[in-house]
Amino acid sequence: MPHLIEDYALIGDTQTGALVGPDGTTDWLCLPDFDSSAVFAGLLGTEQHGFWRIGPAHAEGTLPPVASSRRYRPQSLILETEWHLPGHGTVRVTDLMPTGEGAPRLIRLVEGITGRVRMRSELHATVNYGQHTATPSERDGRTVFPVSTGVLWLDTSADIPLGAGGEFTIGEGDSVTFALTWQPGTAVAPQPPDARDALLRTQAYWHTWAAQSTYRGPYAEAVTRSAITLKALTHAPTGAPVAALTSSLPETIGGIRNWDYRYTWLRDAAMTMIALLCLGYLDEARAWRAWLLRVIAADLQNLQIMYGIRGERDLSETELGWLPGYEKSGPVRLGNGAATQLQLDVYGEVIDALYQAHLAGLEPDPEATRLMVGLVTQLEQLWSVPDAGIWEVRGPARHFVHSKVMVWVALDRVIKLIQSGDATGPLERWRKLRDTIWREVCEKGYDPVRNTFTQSYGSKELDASLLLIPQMGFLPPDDKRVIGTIEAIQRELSTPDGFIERYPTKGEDAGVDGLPGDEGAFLLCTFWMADDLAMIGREDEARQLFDKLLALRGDLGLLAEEWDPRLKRQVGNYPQAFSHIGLILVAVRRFSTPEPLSLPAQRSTEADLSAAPAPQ
Ligand SMILES: OC[C@H]1O[C@H](O[C@H]2O[C@H](CO)[C@@H](O)[C@H](O)[C@H]2O)[C@H](O)[C@@H](O)[C@@H]1O
Repeated sequence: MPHLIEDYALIGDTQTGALVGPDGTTDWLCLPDFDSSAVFAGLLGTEQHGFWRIGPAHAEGTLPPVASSRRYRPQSLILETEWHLPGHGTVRVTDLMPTGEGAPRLIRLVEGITGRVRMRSELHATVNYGQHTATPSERDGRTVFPVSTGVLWLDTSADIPLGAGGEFTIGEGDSVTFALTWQPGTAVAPQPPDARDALLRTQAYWHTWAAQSTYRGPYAEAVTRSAITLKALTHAPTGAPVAALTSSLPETIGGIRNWDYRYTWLRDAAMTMIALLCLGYLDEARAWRAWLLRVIAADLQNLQIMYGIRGERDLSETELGWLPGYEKSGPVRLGNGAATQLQLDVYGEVIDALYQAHLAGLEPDPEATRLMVGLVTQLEQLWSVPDAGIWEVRGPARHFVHSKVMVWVALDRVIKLIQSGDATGPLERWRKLRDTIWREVCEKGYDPVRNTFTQSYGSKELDASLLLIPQMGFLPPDDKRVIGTIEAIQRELSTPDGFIERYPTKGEDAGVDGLPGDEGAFLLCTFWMADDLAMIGREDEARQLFDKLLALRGDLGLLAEEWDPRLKRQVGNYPQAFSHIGLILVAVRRFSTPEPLSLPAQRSTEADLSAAPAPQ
């Protein structure tokens, strides 16, 4: 039976990842890549849809025992789950996925710490996200499961029969290993792994990676966990980050807001890179830039807002009717209909991330500069068109204020590059356009009566994306309109427990997003609020809010997309890059010692600001 979302641990190899529950059950694993079919899809249904449990044996009809303690080995993605069983003993299961081995592999190492404990391994692999059971068979003395996208090879040193599972006893000082390896077929049998060696290599990999972080400050442990999570969600073979590990974890339990996040949004990827750059990571930004140049530069006229990790363009949405959904929250969706939307903000996000990479010292690439100039050239025609906005609304297109602000960002960063001699382009024309957009936003996107920017031109609604106005340097934090907007959002979009919703939803009537039902507080938006509060001098409140956000994390420090203030639990896809990006950026910008290496670019000169209409 699936657990609370925040109770799942992530393990991964930067190609795919698994979710492991506190009873030692792996309920989610797509192989060989993040976006491949799930061989364990119990997360979105029941045991019949696939799982692999290793834990203390339990009587038929009872629930498997939940661990007494869990932790990641420090600075790693290696999970240790321990059960202390009075009268029997203590046993530990260490879970990991070695990186860079080509064939994805899940290794589970069982060790007796004290006493003698009866253990059980039970593996139910499935074909096509739990649609059919994969029947095990024997090959060269090993167990294989054909799962249509490939073959799983199960190796173990435990004294159990070949097949899907069995029981064994583990005494103090004993250890047995299990390894599940994916291969494209049975033609070449994988080498049975040396689990101890894999453990040491995997630990060295994560230690070396985590040690490169430049963050110094009071939140080092949380920042490291978030950074490792972002790295784990970045597909090493292609350089493409996915938005989250899962598909269809619901934004409301029982609701229909269930989406597939195993793709590369230009927006989420760009923000991931900015967060990693702030911690000093350049290699990931370089690989992402290469992905971007392969995937979007070749066909700029037909830019999509998201792609598959290998640059796939067709992400048509379908529903998996045989999966009931997490806690019966259907439908379970594959693909994502948002792929064909116009979302103007992605231009700003991509250009800003490339610009931040440039400031952080990533070696110049003339193709990347051409890409930025090409994107801005497109915006000259597109910027005044209504769009679907950052939240990918499925209702009518609008002139979203955040979208226009991000168009301004796109122009602003390229103008700065031209000014510094790092790019060439029609400087005066683009300066004029940047100022035109700036004035239009301040006139049409601002409500002088309420002293707040609004969700879209002429609308009375608010939107948490407006919190980015000072962060992007569109207006300074001490501007009266900025302070008014932050206060209005805090007043009108806060949940009773003080977290921030992204915009008002309308219950069973479709609101701006065109969808029925409500959703939880959006964690990224709440991090933005903490950032803004600090920017306007309310540092104590900012820290309190940041601490409250950290307290929402499960015992392993991971965050989903949203928080349900009524049920007091995390909801939405998990772990979600957005939320971990928010955590890192606030920690680096507001709570790091000494000064962070790179902050978002502010407006270039006082002269720029003097062009702004005076606040009302
Ligand atoms: O809730 C509506 C939309 O939700 C998804 O979009 C959200 O996730 C994206 C990936 O993290 C993010 O870029 C976007 O800003 C979020 O609103 C979903 O993919 C959409 O199809 C859906 O309309």
